[in-house]
Amino acid sequence: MLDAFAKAKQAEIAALEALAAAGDFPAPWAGERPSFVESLLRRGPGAIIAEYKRASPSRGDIAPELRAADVAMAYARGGAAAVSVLTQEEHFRGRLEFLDEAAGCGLPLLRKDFILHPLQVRRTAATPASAVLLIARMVPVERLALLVPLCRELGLTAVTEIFDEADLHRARQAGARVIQVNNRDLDTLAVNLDVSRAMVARRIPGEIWISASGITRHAEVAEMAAKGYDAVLVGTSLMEGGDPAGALERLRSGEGET
Ligand SMILES: O=P(O)(O)OC[C@@H](O)[C@@H](O)c1c[nH]c2ccccc12
Repeated sequence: MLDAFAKAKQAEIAALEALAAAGDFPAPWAGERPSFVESLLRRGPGAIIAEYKRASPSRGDIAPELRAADVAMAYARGGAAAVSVLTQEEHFRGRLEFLDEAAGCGLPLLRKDFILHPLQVRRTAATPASAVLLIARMVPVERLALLVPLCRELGLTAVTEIFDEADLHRARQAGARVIQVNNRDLDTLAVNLDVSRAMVARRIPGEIWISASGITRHAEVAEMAAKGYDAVLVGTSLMEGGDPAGALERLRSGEGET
């Protein structure tokens, strides 16, 4: 799967290179970016990063008809700490423009895509996103060590995704401070919350830790908070019923869960 994701990015990177060569690269976004980390910390453990995800490789269509602006507003009203926006087109039916559409909600936005090249980080800086996902196992550590500081330089929070100890080691070598543990193995797409349960023992002070994928119930949010995660990231279970506001409320309170 990871190879397929990386391949799907080659045309995009080539197009960004052409823009840069022609001097037509989009300028950095001039508006204010709300702080991603501060927003998580303000909500305390149990903070929820709610994801706008219309489709996925493991599920196919989830909610292709829901609009980014509406969902982001529903998440903001429902008490999310931040909104994650899938921008990858081929496998997730995402679009970069969804970041612009979601920005009106006022929460910090996380761009979820497969970032391999510095120009993709620069392109992200031309959107209202506050943070951008980097996946430790998708890029060589030397490249990761270039992307993490570049994010910082451009005013973006790098959220570095790991799956195991080796990924964590590489993330730290690259200077990552915000660590997202993915419960879904991106090669097999299998989900297991034990990944988060085991990895959090490796957390060190000063880092921000997020548990992502496969979270569907209030008890799981509470468990991850108690185990030491600053936030959880939830997509499918908020989107799939077509009522993201109600789903977020149930996830936060536990009331009405079946
Ligand atoms: O829909 P879920 O199971 O709640 O998972 C959300 C999120 O963790 C997932 O979308 C994700 C985590 N890391 C990624 C990397 C790329 C694309 C997607 C992801």
